[in-house]
Amino acid sequence: MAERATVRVLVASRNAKKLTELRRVLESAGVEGVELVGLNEVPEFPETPETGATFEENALVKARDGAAAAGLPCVADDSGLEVDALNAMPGVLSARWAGRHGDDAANTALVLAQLSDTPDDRRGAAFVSACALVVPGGAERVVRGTWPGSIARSPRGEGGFGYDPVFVPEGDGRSAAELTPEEKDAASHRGRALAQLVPDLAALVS
Ligand SMILES: O=P(O)(O)OP(=O)(O)OP(=O)(O)OC[C@H]1O[C@@H](n2cnc3c(O)ncnc32)[C@H](O)[C@@H]1O
Ligand SMILES: [Mg+2]
Repeated sequence: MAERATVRVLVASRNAKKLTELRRVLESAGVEGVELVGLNEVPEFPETPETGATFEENALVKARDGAAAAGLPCVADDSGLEVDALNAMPGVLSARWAGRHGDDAANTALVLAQLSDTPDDRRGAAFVSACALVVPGGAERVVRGTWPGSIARSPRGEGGFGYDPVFVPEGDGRSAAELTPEEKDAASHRGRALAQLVPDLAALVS
């Protein structure tokens, strides 16, 4: 029997916990013949600063950088938290809201402090993920997933990452950090965005 062709796809993220989610969602979508490759499996390359005005712009830049450097189709996510009472901030600044990139505890504490006077009925928020797929010399696609909810008064739960302990998705009142990984993937902004890319990934194989 002839060997089935395998397409290698780079999943480009420097955030280990986000990368785990990206890989988990793509793997559980079960696209046959796609092998996911991490940034640690390709030579290092210079990365453009994430200074775009939108999640979509940043996701495309990350995926273009990865595709051009590795010569592989590349998936990248740019995501963040939009808080109604903060006029949709931190938004694209979510990773560095308190000043230091990736300091989840400080970022979360700052959002809680900024909302300390905001009553329960005005604590609405949403997570947003833009996921881009770029094929070297070929197609580019960027899709968006959102996850509506509200901001809790204090952190709860140990799962997930980033703002998950203070984000309460619409539903049963648990924080995103209190959901199982499968529950988070099924509802999350990232899960919803990546689901839209599954047909494009499947098309790479045929
Ligand atoms: O750019 P890469 O390398 O992928 O990793 P990053 O951590 O810098 O990621 P972003 O630039 O997309 O910034 C997203 C920030 O938004 C927050 N965030 C995104 N998705 C989240 C999620 O599912 N749960 C909690 N916080 C999330 C988290 O604080 C991230 O640092
Ligand atoms: Mg980033």
